[in-house]
Amino acid sequence: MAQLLKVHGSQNSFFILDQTKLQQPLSDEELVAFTKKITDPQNNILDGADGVLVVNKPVRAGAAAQMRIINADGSEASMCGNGLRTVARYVAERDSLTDFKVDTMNASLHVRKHEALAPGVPAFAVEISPVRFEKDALPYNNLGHDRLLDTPVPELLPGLRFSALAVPNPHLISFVSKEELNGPDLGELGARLNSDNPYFSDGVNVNFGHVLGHNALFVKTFERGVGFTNACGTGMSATSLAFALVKPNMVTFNEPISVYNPGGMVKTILHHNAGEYWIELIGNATFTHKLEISEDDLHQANLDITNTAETNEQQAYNDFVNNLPILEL
Ligand SMILES: N[C@@H](CCC[C@H](N)C(=O)O)C(=O)O
Repeated sequence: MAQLLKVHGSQNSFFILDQTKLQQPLSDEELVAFTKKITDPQNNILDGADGVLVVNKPVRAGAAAQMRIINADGSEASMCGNGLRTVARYVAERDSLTDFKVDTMNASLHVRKHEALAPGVPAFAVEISPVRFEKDALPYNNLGHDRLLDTPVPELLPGLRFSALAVPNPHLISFVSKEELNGPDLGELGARLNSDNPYFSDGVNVNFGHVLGHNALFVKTFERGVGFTNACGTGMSATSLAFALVKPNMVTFNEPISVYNPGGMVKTILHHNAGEYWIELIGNATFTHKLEISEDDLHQANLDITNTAETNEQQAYNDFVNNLPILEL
């Protein structure tokens, strides 16, 4: 029997599949078919998920594991911040580690166990890097600028200003009013830029940030390959850095920024060393269920789950969220 874990970071939810425990790892085609099926809420496996996090043996010297992230639509992303926290916890518990590196598509990233966010809410801190601003790093085209940093881009939406960052998955960011945050534009723009369009050939994660105060933000994200999500870790990290660059008087580097999101709250810390930016993302790594499935069924994307056990961690997470300040949004 193979084991799956249902997990979340700020209620951005995933299934973790540790391929090192399988007799035969899934092929890429099998991973895509399995991901599309298990994440689809219509298939009734714990309301689906935003993606599958695949744990493999490390591919670079010095790392403890490799993480791949397959989005719900079967596309593969180069990074996943909320997912990396949960994979960090999984590998930490599997291998008795507290501070180590995990390989992702473009980089080995430092992860470490962090003090709990609240009683019963385990937390991890993960490195988000490398950060790039050039249009080829996202990529985008036909927008008339080599970089977007608080730039009016009427081709995208008249009246808003945009920043674009790859961390290294691509993010488009706009700082908006409460009305704009709650209006239809985020969904419409996200859907437009993640279907055939002349600007973002690989799609893009779209984030609306709303400034709450000094080192405090609310971020809502329309995710590439997913749609609206409760939270996007790389999105909150990219939006935190854009916040500092666009509104420098509102942000202090090397100090925690509180980033609220529809699924809870994380902290980010911005760093700038030797000309490079990197971001630390700190937040919950919650395991809600353990599931069992046969290896044959995994390979055939047949969702015959033989056992599902709750971990009882979700109540502590709900208590943490219920104790957050009430935001008038
Ligand atoms: N939710 C993730 C990002 C997942 C990948 C994204 N959908 C993409 O395609 O880039 C996070 O927490 O960072």
